Amino acid sequence: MSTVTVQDFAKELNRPVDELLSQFMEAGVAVKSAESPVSGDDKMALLAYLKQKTGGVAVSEPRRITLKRKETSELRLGGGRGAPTKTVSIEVRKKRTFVKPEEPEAPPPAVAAAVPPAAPEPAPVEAPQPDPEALRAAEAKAAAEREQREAAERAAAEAKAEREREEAAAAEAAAEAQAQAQREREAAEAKARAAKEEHERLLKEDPLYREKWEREQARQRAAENIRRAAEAAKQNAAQRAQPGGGAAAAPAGAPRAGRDDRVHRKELHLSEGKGGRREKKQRKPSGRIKIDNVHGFERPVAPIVREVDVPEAITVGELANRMAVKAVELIKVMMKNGVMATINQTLDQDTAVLMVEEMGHKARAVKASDLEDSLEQAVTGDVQEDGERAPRPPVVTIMGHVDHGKTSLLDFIRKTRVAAGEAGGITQHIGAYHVETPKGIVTFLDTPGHAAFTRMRARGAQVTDIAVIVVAADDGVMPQTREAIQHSKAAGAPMIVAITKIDKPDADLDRVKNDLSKEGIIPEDWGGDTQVVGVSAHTGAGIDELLDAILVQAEILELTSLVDAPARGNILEASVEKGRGPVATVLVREGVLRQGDVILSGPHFGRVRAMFDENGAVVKEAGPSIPVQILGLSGAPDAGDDVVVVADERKARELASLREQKLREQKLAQNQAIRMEQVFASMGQGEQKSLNLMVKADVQGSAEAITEALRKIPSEEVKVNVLSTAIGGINESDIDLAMASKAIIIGFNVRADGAARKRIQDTGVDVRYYSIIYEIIDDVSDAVSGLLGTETREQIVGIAQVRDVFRSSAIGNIAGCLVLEGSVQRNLPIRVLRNQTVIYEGVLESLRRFKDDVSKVEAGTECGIGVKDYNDVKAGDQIECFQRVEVRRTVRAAELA
Ligand SMILES: Nc1nc2c(ncn2[C@@H]2O[C@H](COP(=O)(O)OP(=O)(O)OP(=O)(O)O)[C@@H](O)[C@H]2O)c(=O)[nH]1
Repeated sequence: MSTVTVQDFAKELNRPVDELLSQFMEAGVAVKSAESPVSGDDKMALLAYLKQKTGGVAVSEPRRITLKRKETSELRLGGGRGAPTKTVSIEVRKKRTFVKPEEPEAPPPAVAAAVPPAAPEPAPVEAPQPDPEALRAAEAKAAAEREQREAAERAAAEAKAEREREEAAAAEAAAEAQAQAQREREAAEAKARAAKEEHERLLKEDPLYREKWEREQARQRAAENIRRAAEAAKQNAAQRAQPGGGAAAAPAGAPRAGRDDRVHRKELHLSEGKGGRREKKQRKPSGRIKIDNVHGFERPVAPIVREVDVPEAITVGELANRMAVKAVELIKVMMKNGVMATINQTLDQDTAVLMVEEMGHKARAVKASDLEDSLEQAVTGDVQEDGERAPRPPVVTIMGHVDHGKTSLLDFIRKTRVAAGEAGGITQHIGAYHVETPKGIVTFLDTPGHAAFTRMRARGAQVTDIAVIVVAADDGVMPQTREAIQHSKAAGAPMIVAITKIDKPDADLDRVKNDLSKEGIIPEDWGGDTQVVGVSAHTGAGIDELLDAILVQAEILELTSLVDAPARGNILEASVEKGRGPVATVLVREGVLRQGDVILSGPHFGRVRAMFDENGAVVKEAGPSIPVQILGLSGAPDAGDDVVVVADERKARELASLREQKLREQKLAQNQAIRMEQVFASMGQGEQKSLNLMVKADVQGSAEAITEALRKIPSEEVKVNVLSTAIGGINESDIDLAMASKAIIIGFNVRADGAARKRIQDTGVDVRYYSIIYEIIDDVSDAVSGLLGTETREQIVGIAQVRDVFRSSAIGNIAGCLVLEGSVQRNLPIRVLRNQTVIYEGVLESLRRFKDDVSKVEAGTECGIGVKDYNDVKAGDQIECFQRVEVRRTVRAAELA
């Protein structure tokens, strides 16, 4: 602290030094000269003296310091349970006044100024008199200061009051907001409570809701498990990625190489550095689900005994699967028991049961039909037998000997030309048509007459109400007429006989009637109970009488069906078409089949996506006795299979897969049997040779008919094995299979695709194409009986691809084609193929290059082709040009394909 002298102090007070010196002296302070130091006590002593002298004038107030501060803050209210968040801004103004305490040692200049100036130094002995003028000035000054102070105090008080008001208002707003948030929270809680109660009620009362909820829970659990597993896997992978095998191996404090790697590497599913962030996150305790890296599996303490369902045939792999053991374990146990088998080998039920028991589980021998029956009961069990019934049209099957005029008869009735479109003029598979005659609706099943179709005909008879047996007036009762009679008798279907071709000069009705009576069919006019009508498809004679006879018979039968019941019916035929998928022809028996119905047929099920009538027109529903083509099944069922509309899609799917499994097992057992037979054949009866065949056909019905006929071929020297029967074009894997099993492929109305054709060339597999079934049977019969000589065979000369079709009203449609292979020749017959399937056979009407008629077009060249009497060629079709050649007969026929 610097020393204050008298001189300094006088300067400060703006007083003469001498005067101040004398006043000090009067006050009893010992100061000698102007340079003498003045302490705080000295100053106080002087002040006290002066006060005393002037009658006590107040010293000035201590100094005040007022600090003002304004703070703005935000208060968030509400939120939670869906309530909106509110933000209230709060401004707090603070004002503080500091009062400086009296400072004894250094009175401020104001104080000094307030001190009345000392009188001019009097005589040293006399006490100095205060200066009245200075006193007045000091008083005035003091008064002014008082006023000023009071004004400041008032202002401060007002500011304080204002601040308090503001604070009160803010507090009020905050309280209101809080109350509002509380109200909203309560409302949300009440709502949540109500929802919870409703949920619990539904869980108890509504099984559907419960099932859905449980499914959702299970789904969430599964998703969570997957997420955890993925997380754990990622962590493990990250740990493995570190050199030294894991985090523990890294030196403490050193940067971890693995982690660095993870940060810098480019991963598809993690952005750079994300791994680092994730680590941090995991270290931070959070309210989220914690992932403890410990799996919940507990080692079983006792062996688990399972109940294993053992079907009639089961593969080793499947059996192991059902016992939840590895196949090798089962194979080991089997070897110990002296059974040698591979994983794909089929075990019979007894062996399988033994093995299950050997492995400590319980075996339950089940017939596949048991489970199927119970499911079937659940899916289709509630078949209504009683309910409102309404009359339905009769389903009529026309049967008879080949070429006795079945198709021509139907043709006449339908007034269309079906026979003209058929290869070889023979009906190839069940066609179904409903015909609206003036006398009522009749549904005809046009079954083929050839013996090879016996099985299909039998199926036709099963769904048939009335059988019309066709006998040609000029030919009489023939072998297949007798078969037809037997089938309709077996099916219990009443018969009507139509004697066709009565317009022919050599027609002899009496001879036919005589033949019929020998078969136990006595015509009405001969005193029997069978209606016999003479008809001509050429003149139309007797057709009306035939329809009358059918409708009279239908009336007698009182054919009815349930009106309001889930639809049921039968598959008439089914195939898989490119672009359309499985296509099935269904004859509805009961109820109404509608688009969108879920149906089950054999091992297939699905929703009816689209329905078409026999003319290809879209229909939305089909009633009893009406045939329709449907799309939407999961596969092509077998002809004759039941079709039912089901309500429970899940159970239907289950039943379908069960049936499929059963079929697979049957096939498995069958394949093994064939192989076994072959082994026996080659070992035991060294002399017997076998002819292996694979059949591929356009529709299921034909495929089955061919197989059936082939299996019946009698032979002493060579055994005919049909290794497989399938529908659809011939593909590469068919060729491979034929190659492996040394088989000949029979293609009926189907062709090999491009890749398969190349494979045929490479392997030399014998592929034979047919479009008439009896030719197959004749060929194979001749081959197995070792008949040599020559035979007429077809040879494909060229294939052209249709690129575009040009419509012309004058000359019909012209197909713009590119010749792909060989050549197309004007004078040779052709076939039109769609999706490797023959859709038309005929001859060329025209063959042109630009505007010129040509006789031959070679591969790689474009041409215009007009097909005679056929206008339905489409872009993408193939036109196959072929010729018939005489070849020498051999067991393995010459390569022609
Ligand atoms: N004159 C005469 N010929 C007939 C009559 N009905 C059929 N035909 C002829 O008999 C032949 C065979 O007729 P289809 O109708 O194809 O015989 P289908 O019984 O259907 O023959 P598949 O389909 O092979 O079983 C054809 O040439 C017909 O023109 C008829 O009433 N009168």
